Amino acid sequence: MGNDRFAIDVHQVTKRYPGGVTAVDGLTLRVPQGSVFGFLGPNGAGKTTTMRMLVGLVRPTSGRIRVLGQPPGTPNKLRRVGALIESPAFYPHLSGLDNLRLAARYAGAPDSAPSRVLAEVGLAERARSAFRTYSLGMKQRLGVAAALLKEPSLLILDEPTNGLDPAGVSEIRELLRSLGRRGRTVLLSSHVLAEVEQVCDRIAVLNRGRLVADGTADELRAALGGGQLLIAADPTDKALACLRDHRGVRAVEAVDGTLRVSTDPALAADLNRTLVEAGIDVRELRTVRHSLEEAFLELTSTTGSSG
Ligand SMILES: Nc1ncnc2c1ncn2[C@@H]1O[C@H](COP(=O)(O)OP(=O)(O)OP(=O)(O)O)[C@@H](O)[C@H]1O
Repeated sequence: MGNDRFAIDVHQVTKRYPGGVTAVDGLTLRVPQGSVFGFLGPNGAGKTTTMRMLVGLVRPTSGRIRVLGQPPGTPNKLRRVGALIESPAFYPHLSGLDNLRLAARYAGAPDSAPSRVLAEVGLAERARSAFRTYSLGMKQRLGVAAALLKEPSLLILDEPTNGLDPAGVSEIRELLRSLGRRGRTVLLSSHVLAEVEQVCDRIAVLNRGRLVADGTADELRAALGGGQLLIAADPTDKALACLRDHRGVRAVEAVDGTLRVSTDPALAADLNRTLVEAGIDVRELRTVRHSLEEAFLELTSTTGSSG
């Protein structure tokens, strides 16, 4: 069932840690070859766990994973996967170049690799400075450089902009764009929508271990960002059923006695008329337009006391 169009193919994967936390819950995800794919979700959503499963550091409790057509951790394929998952350990007193020389030896990469990747991440000029003198953004770029040593066709980066100031963030963003332009597949996680929106071809949104949305930024915007109508009507049940049947309504749910209707806000008058004609009393009708950011926050705001 392996499909070569997908660099990553995750099917119905669940990861339950000993102790009972379900970090990933029935996740199905396909990352097309050559795409820059954003893996978006708040802290604790299960992004790191998923990435660790992709490189074989953690075993799924159930489900099936293929990375470059093989189960995770298959040695000859592992050579083609570069990952930056936990902050890599570099020696503070060694230069960036010397750190990468050590890493290259460890990874079995050629002697020419360190200079090549330093140029690729824009650190050539600081190659001989001690790691401890690097800015956070430069440290992070060195981490990406280390992941590039084996000339991977798939690059997996966990929150590469975490903790960076805006200048650092835009440096990494530029770097990711340029990596994507070279035909590699990049899977990038972040909890900041704006970041993935600007560099990624596709975005998957994860919340509490589950996939809650998946598509291009435009598709997500169309699916989520259009807007909502908030309607208070009596009787609520009847209004709910009536709205559900309306062709312009994508989804409707009752929250604390108010109906949240996902629809084009331009349909407000039409929906109002439909309800009134069905003998329903409309007490309030309000339009809420969502930015993609708001839609993302709403999608990922569901918290609960139990998993
Ligand atoms: N080794 C572990 N043992 C037990 N629970 C774990 C372990 N690693 C992660 N978890 C739990 O699994 C859930 C998902 O964590 P994970 O690190 O995968 O999320 P994340 O989306 O990467 O979040 P963050 O952005 O905070 O890293 C969390 O509730 C976390 O506490």
